[in-house]
Amino acid sequence: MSWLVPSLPTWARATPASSSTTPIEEDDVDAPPPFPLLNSHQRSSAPAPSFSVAPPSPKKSLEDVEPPSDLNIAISDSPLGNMAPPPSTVKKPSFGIQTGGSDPSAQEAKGAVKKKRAKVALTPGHSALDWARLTSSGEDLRGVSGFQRVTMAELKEHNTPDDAWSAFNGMVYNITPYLPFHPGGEDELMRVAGRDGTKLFMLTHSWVNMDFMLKECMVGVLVRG
Ligand code: HEM
Repeated sequence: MSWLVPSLPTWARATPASSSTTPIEEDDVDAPPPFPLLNSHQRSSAPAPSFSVAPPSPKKSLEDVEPPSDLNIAISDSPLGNMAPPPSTVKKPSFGIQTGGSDPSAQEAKGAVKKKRAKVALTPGHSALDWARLTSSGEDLRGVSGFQRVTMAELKEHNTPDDAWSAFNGMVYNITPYLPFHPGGEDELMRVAGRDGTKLFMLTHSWVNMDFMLKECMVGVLVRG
């Protein structure tokens, strides 16, 4: 069969053994990615491939780069290689060395930077689930006989906890029944009593589905006047 070889183009003349070990040229845009990837877990646990040119040792390159001291990276020599279980998340004693990683004082400092949560402890029977139950109970939470056209002047009169209305997105709601259920507290919610609360609501928690939560408290529509 050797008579075939000279008629083949030069790229086809390589023997199968040499073609399987020839590294893929980087400028070959159609070259498929090596699979498994040279640095994959699969490869590291499989028998070492027979490269004519030894591939770069991942361990050596890791040694070249000094890992940050607080990353808790374990470079293992175990036969499992990279398949070894991840390092334990149990806190190590800090021995007074402040790394900024798992150190509790550093965590506290981070917490101080984060925006403080302003949720309040709700009294028993005033959870979100309790509110859902109340709104689906059929109890009147509007306090009005029918759908109202509410002027700004009228809205302003409803500004006490026992009789609090607020406008959101052009609709007026009786917020009195919701006051003890509000996770942000009654005082926060009372800030919008007797006025348009859309802006403050959106600034505080635009993700809250207020229309749905207060649909049984709807009094009417806000009109000019
Ligand atoms: C009537 C309309 C409102 C409804 C239905 C409502 C509902 C809620 C809900 C469901 C939460 C819990 C949010 C969460 O866990 O992510 C919450 C939290 C809160 N709400 Fe409201 N809210 C209303 C109006 C307001 C207004 C006008 C204020 C004014 C400042 C306010 C201030 C807060 C605050 C400070 C929190 C705690 C935020 C946090 O978890 O950090 N809410 N509200």
